[in-house]
Amino acid sequence: MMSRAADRLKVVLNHLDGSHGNVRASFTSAQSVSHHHPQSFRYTLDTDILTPEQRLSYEENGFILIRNLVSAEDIEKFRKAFEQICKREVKVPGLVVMKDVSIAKSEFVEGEKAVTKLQDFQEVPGLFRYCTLPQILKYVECFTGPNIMAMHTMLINKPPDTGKRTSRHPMHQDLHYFAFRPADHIVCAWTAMEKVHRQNGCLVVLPGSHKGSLQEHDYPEWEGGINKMYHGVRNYDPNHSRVHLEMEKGDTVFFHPLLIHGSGMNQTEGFRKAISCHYASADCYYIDVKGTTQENISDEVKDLAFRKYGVDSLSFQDTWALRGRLVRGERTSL
Ligand SMILES: CCCCCCCCCCCCCCCCC(=O)SCCNC(=O)CCNC(=O)[C@H](O)C(C)(C)COP(=O)(O)OP(=O)(O)OC[C@H]1O[C@@H](n2cnc3c(N)ncnc32)[C@H](O)[C@@H]1OP(=O)(O)O
Ligand SMILES: Nc1ncnc2c1ncn2[C@@H]1O[C@H](COP(=O)(O)OP(=O)(O)OP(=O)(O)O)[C@@H](O)[C@H]1O
Ligand SMILES: O=C(O)CCC(=O)C(=O)O
Ligand SMILES: [Fe+2]
Ligand SMILES: [Mg+2]
Repeated sequence: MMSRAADRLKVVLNHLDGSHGNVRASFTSAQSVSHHHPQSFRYTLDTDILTPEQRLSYEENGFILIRNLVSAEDIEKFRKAFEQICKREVKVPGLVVMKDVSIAKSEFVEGEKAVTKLQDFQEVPGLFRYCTLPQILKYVECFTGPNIMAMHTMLINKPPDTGKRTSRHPMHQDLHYFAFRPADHIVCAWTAMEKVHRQNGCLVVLPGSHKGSLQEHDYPEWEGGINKMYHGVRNYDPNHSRVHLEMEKGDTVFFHPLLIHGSGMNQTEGFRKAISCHYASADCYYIDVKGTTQENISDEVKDLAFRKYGVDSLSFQDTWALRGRLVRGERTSL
């Protein structure tokens, strides 16, 4: 059952914008998730969308890159919506606005240059439209099946590094942040909003790492500081072979939540932008992370929810159930 605190938060959110009617808790068991894909493929479903090569590539590497999937016109609209939010022309319930730690701690910067990341833009129509684009969902369905929830949304505006190297994102597995399973029915779509390359801090991935298990994550011991909640895999070996995903505007990478990835520092003068959404099958189920390696992030998220909404004892699962939005099919479980 969802806690009373969560019910209170639901009331608060309803009051704020009147659109949070379909929050529900569900803790269904693993059996409710169907596994009707052929035995030989573990990570992809049998659809006519992926070519056999793409399918094998995702199975082997844990990601596929689709070129030119989102139009320049759409990206321009997302950019405008982002600017409006940074200028505070619109107030958004639930939105998390993050600044780079070394920028927040030094100069007084305003507007777009102060914002490193927006999270939870599910109530911003001009941004959330990204998560509903049919050409994105077409691919997402190959991993999640027909009932699709948008669980986590981000617009990343990686700032020029201040010299403290805090613009880096440590190597991590996104599953560390998630209170739902199974992992194989979760996928991230990440779209470059401009050319991204090694110089401005493109994504860096460890191909095949999605075949491993969820690792222990913690703050890396970086001299110049580390952003709040930027946990990295513990004992990361910086000599491990990696792939830099250089992408053009509109190119989109779909990747598994166990794929180890991060991004390097931005050594240019520009703010490197990308927009992303984590999707899960609505048939997934919530898990209790107590006593697991995820307890550290769970505590941080609950603490943030408390400071943001003043609601105590909201569970980690509740924070996900409240933010998730159905984008296709039926909201069966999550
Ligand atoms: C319904 C529930 C909602 C819950 C929301 C949950 C959000 C995210 C979780 C899930 C992520 C899943 C997906 C995987 C993706 C991987 C990630 O990206 S992890 C997430 C990245 N991190 C965050 O988004 C952190 C969330 N942001 C914050 O908590 C706040 O922005 C803040 C860091 C607390 C700062 O906010 P605010 O208090 O408004 O800022 P200031 O007033 O400017 O500064 C106050 C204080 O905090 C220091 N500070 C500012 N920015 C940072 C920073 N980036 N890192 C560390 N510290 C920071 C600042 O210097 C001030 O400190 P001082 O000592 O008081 O001077
Ligand atoms: N100790 C560490 N723990 C976790 N992740 C790390 C660690 N050191 C580096 N990384 C991550 O590894 C990835 C690559 O880092 P790096 O800063 O070297 O960027 P790069 O793209 O390789 O740039 P360069 O061209 O300078 O080598 C980034 O995601 C970075 O945050
Ligand atoms: O640097 C980026 O754009 C992506 C960072 C990332 O992997 C994340 O936020 O989970
Ligand atoms: Fe990530
Ligand atoms: Mg390097």
